[in-house]
Amino acid sequence: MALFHVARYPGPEAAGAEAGADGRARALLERLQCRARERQRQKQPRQQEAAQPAGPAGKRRRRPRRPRRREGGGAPESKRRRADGEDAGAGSSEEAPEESGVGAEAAEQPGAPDGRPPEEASGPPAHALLLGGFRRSRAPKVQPFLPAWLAEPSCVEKNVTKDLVPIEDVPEVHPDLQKKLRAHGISSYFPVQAAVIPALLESMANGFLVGRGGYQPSDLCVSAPTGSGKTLAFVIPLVQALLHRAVCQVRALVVLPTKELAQQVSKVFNVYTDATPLRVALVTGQKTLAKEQETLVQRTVDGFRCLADIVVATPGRLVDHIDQTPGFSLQQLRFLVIDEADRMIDSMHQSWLPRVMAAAFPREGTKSLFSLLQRRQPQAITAASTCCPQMPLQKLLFSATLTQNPEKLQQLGLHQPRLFSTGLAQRGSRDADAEADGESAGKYTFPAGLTHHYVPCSLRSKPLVVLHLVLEMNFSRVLCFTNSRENSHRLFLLAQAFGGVSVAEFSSRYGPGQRKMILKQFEQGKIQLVGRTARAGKTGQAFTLLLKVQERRFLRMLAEGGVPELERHDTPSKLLQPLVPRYEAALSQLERAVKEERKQKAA
Ligand SMILES: Nc1ncnc2c1ncn2[C@@H]1O[C@H](COP(=O)(O)OP(=O)(O)OP(=O)(O)O)[C@@H](O)[C@H]1O
Repeated sequence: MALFHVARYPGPEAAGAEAGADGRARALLERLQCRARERQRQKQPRQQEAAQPAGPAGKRRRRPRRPRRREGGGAPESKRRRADGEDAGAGSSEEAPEESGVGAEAAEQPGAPDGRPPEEASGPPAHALLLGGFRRSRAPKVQPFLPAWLAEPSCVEKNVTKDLVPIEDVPEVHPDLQKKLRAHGISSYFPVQAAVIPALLESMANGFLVGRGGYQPSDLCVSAPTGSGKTLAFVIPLVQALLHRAVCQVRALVVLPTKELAQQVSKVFNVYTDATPLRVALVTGQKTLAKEQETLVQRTVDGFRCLADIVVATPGRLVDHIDQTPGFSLQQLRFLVIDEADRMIDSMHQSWLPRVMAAAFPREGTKSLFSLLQRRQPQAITAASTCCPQMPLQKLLFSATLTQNPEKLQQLGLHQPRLFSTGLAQRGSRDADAEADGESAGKYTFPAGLTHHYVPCSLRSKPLVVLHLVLEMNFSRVLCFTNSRENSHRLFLLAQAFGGVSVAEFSSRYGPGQRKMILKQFEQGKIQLVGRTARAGKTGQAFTLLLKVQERRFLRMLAEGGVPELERHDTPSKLLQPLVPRYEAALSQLERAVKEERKQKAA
């Protein structure tokens, strides 16, 4: 009894009828011609080749044959036929689809590609689906398309010593604030301030409650190097916008990734809100939640009273207050500043932004005291929607390395954003192609006063090179970044054991109070090895220590980021040699210190 019925391609010899073979050959030819025409249409560059008369079949067969996988009966059948000692026709039939793939040659040659009539060129039957005959071709590269606001930013001079604008040349700034700026030694605006402050003030021209012309103002993004004065670029207009507010409500929220940065920004706000009714609260977790709550809200007989106009926060603690501080409301929020925006975008998984946005917009159906200006969820602009003005929520992004990745930026839900950038001007979508993953290629800019070198070294000699740079090059203030808390601790112990350099450790091993003190001592010059360099037009040097295996990748990364070539700084062994005995002794001391610490931890 037959268990299986195998449907096998019988081959031309088994087809029996001559007429059948004829029909199949014609159908095959038609299909070949059709495919050739299609390819000719699709591949423009190959048209020329296709237009040339087909060369002698022998010549074409000299082309190296690529192994080809076929499905269905094609390849296995032809192989089997060859094994059966069938004539050369079998071989040519195998080639037929491949040749047809070349283009119009096959179409022009009314027979098999080797010159024989089609009926001799045995191939799969007409009803068989022909697969293969494809040429491997490079898929055209997808050109990312940058939205116009990203591709064509308002360009700002990155060198803070150039294009300074005297304070009196920006008359929009309130005279009291101008006075305060002068009192703090600021006589001119840095370029980023001269561009951003008037733009922001313009967006509040009708008072801060309503956008210009009743419309929601554009969100603003600023990409400028570290130390270029971005903080004052938002502090001045925000303080000015809130100067004449009647009721204390949280109207400005500044979110930063670390406690130290938040503290620095709140200090600047304190300077410019001094002698005004405005209050600034810092919520970063440096104090207990209860202590922070006391700076945000006060319980009254009929509810809560807001105590802060401006809140400077780290995202985690901010969400804690949204969840746990009764009476803490963001429903009158007018400005949301996202400083160090790139780092903040990277922390988006913490969902702090959706929480802020949810807190800023009242839930459907709720009426507040300020229902006249109650904000509604953004919707399509219609004549009716513009009739009753509502308080806009404007997002302001500041970063030294603003991402160019539209997907990342999309998470921020920006409204008709406008970009101010010190990066390359007028980048088109082509430039974006150079970006490995759509990041900030060509946009990252170092401060003009910064000289950046790279120092090739081995893993073992790395700490020695650091010490050599500090000691031999007479650097008075050095900040050394390591990749972990543990490494910074060991480098600290090693430098201490080595001697000759006043060193401090600055990491999360220490509490906020201790870190503040370390920074103060560093500012005062009491600590040599811990600040950011080349800020506010000052000069500075940066050294990146690279292992051999990191060198190529690092340099390529910089090139992709549009950073000009770095200078290589070699440390010849004859310079390091005299330090080696001291270094070996310090290493032994480090080993002992680490063992001792481990023992203490285990006890
Ligand atoms: N117009 C100005 N004239 C003189 N000094 C200024 C001016 N604007 C800012 N500064 C000073 O420049 C320094 C750097 O400014 P700021 O901290 O605002 O830079 P930044 O761009 O925010 O840097 P980062 O991205 O590192 O936070 C500060 O010490 C600040 O006081």
